[in-house]
Amino acid sequence: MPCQIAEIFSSVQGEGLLVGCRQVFIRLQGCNINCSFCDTPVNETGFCKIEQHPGQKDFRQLPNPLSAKEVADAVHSYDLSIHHSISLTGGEPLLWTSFIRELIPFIKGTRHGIYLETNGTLPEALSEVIELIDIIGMDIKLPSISGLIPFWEEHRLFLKIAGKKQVFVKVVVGEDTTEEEIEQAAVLISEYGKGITMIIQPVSPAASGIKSVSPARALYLQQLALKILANVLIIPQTHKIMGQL
Ligand SMILES: C[S@@+](CC[C@H](N)C(=O)[O-])C[C@H]1O[C@@H](n2cnc3c(N)ncnc32)[C@H](O)[C@@H]1O
Ligand SMILES: Nc1nc2[nH]cc(C(=O)O)c2c(=O)[nH]1
Ligand code: SF4
Ligand SMILES: [Mg+2]
Repeated sequence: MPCQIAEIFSSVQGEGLLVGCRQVFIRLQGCNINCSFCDTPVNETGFCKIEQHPGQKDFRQLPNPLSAKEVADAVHSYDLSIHHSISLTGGEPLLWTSFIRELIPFIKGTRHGIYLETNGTLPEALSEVIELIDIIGMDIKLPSISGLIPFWEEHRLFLKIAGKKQVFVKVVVGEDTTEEEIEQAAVLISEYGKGITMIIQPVSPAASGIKSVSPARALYLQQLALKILANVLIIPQTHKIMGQL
């Protein structure tokens, strides 16, 4: 099954527990939800952008959709031996489980395998690919900042499956994130293990009307979560500071 791919590039992971690790990013197109803070516009060109030289933004283009073989060839155009892992991101990569099942066996030679970047709302889809994934960074989406309904039950089921692999949880926060929300997220995580790391990710200004979180508020939210979990880190998106993809 071919897949709509927005872009493929080699960069440094700018978020979460793998921050600083070199990765090849495969950005699958489309999402099942619509977070108000989302920084990833849909690629409407009909072409997948593939960066030819890391950091140079010298894209070549391939017409969408791409076959698993075409994506694997693009990924292997980078020296995978220096890459920590392959990041499957989006959009929501779990909308494309048949494609992922086809693609992963083609990809050889990273140090730590396949990293899945996901909104954590599609547990059944996760169960279709879990055996092919090595590390999972899942979001818990908080209504005050996503502008959406909560997904507590979906996140709970998702974490139960994700827990079979290495997993950490990212929670994007803004100035209006409530005490109750951060505590509910921390309790949900603690049900699967007090040692699972929660990353508090301050929202980066993307859409208009998004207020960034003040240092005092971020520290207070971390303090609340640390009463429930052993590992709670505040890590802002670092790739944006460097102007990297
Ligand atoms: C673009 S999403 C793609 C993967 C998946 N759909 C998800 O939401 O996890 C990748 C990560 O970027 C985060 N993100 C998106 N927009 C952001 C913003 N304006 N500030 C901080 N993080 C943001 C998401 O919360 C998610 O952790
Ligand atoms: N450098 C870099 N790090 C990232 N971490 C998560 C990203 C994403 O959009 O999924 C992302 C991204 O787009 N670029
Ligand atoms: S789930 Fe991820 S890709 Fe989808 S809208 Fe939210 S942040 Fe953007
Ligand atoms: Mg991004």
